Amino acid sequence: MSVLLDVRDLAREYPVSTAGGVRRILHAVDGVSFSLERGRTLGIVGESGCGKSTTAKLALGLLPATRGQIDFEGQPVTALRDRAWRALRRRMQLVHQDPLSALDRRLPVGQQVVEPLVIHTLEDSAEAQRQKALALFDAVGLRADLFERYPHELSGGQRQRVLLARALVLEPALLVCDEPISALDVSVAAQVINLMQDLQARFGMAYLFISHDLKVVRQIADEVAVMYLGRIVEQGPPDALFHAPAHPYTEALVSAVPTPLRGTQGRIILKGDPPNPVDRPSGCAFHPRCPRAVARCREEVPVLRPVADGRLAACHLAAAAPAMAAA
Ligand SMILES: Nc1ncnc2c1ncn2[C@@H]1O[C@H](COP(=O)(O)OP(=O)(O)OP(=O)(O)O)[C@@H](O)[C@H]1O
Repeated sequence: MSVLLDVRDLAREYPVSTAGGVRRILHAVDGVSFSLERGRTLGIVGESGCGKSTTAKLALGLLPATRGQIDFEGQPVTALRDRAWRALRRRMQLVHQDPLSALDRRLPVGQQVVEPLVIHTLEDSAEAQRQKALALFDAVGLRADLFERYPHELSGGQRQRVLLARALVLEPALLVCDEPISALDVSVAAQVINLMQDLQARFGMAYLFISHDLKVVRQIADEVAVMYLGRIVEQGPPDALFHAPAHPYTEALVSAVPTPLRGTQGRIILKGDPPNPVDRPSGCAFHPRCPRAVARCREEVPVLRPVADGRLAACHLAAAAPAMAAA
């Protein structure tokens, strides 16, 4: 397996003014590292505001980073709009959460799938471009007669399929999917997830799949990163993370997913809302809401380190991986 996307110590800050007019720094993303192999899926989960979308935009070079390094197919990703960036961007595509706003209301949807081929001057003739777009329509399960329709004439699920076709027409190696099903109702969302899994098996692209829904991420991801206040607090295979969360924040997220056996019982209700990233709590940023916090958690920032079952966790209380414990 080769690494497709390699992200090291990524950070994005925003200068903000507080109510009193004081200039402060908001750490939207603060030291995030991960790598994604070809054809695999990394899920990023966490509450609203934890930095998921910012991470996605940084990874695509849509936003300049304050710090850190991103390599895609061995090339550094920068936010410079130069020729190299355009070539890279062809291979990494974004799928939006809101298909209606991502699509142009005045253009037939088929034309919008052809458009990237025109922009990137791919395929020789207009007919070849049209045939390629039609083939993608078929691949995402859209009837050819929808090609000439306008976005508002399609259902939400069909529009999301159009977005997938538009992203795939350029044969990307990576699809960054930012809450791709959050605007869909449950049964349509399940169909889109199944479709995404089929498309990955067929075309072999990797997914960076961003969602606040741990259940969906568990279904689609090979690896899950849990973010809290701009940092990854736990990362590992979804089953291990679900069955024995190493970080109390992951434990709370997992407990909120209803299961057939216990329904919604046993849910851990966290105290308060996530803190403001302008006022990051001392030590472990999760400590004010953590049911297990001890004095050390208020003072010392926990580093992301190996724990059991091939996972990484940033918690002082998580037991070290056996090999580490023996060392
Ligand atoms: N342009 C900006 N200026 C100032 N702060 C910003 C800006 N963009 C994002 N932020 C802040 O950065 C933090 C991370 O935002 P981000 O959108 O990445 O989170 P998220 O996890 O994707 O949330 P959501 O699920 O609600 O989209 C938030 O506190 C947000 O308010």
